Amino acid sequence: MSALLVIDKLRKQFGERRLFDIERFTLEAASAYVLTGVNGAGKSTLLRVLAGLEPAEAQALSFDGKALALAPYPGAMREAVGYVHQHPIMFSTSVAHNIGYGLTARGAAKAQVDFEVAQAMAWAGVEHLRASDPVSLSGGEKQRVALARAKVLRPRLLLLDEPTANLDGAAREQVIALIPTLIAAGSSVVMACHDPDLIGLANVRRLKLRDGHIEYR
Ligand SMILES: Nc1ncnc2c1ncn2[C@@H]1O[C@H](COP(=O)(O)OP(=O)(O)OP(=O)(O)O)[C@@H](O)[C@H]1O
Repeated sequence: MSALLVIDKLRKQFGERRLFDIERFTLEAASAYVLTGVNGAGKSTLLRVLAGLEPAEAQALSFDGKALALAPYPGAMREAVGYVHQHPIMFSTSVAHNIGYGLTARGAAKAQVDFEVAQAMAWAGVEHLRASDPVSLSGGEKQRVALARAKVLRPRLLLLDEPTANLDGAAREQVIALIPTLIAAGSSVVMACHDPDLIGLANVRRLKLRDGHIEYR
């Protein structure tokens, strides 16, 4: 396995409070991880740092074999890293427009956008919601649309913040069922979660954030 991301001495501080001080953070290519830790351990913050949504200090960073700096957040990572919030924010247009937006912003032709969006909607089981305004969706539908929106951009690394939080029953199971297919598509995936069914998925490695350090299990 080759390393996709290696960060040395990754530190995050809020005011006087040091949230984490990770000697070496490593993710392998095409590998899946769950990130666990007690409430407030810093899981969401770590994902936000990796996604470039939150500043942090790093002594050295390598992504896909290239030495980069964490700040300003590298363009190569902005292209390659996807992040899905537990309460995804969407434009109040249509599901199809939201899923295709990132591809259009990257300059993809309309025919390609339409094709990729149709495939992603089928994958996520949201074809019937194509024209719906995301405002009207349930939490589970929104999460599946958000996963489809991230997937069409073919991220090398996909960061999922509690993808099943606030979901139960069939909605939760539908989201859980999508995760192995994301992993099989070749992205590395990191899921911050407390959900035992996600933690127990096959071929998923465990990272635990405890007292500001990462334990690889
Ligand atoms: N912008 C901020 N300013 C100050 N403190 C913050 C900020 N964001 C997060 N924190 C604090 O950092 C700590 C870690 O928060 P974070 O949300 O990363 O934890 P978590 O492990 O994801 O928790 P949970 O499992 O409850 O979602 C918390 O104590 C939180 O209050």
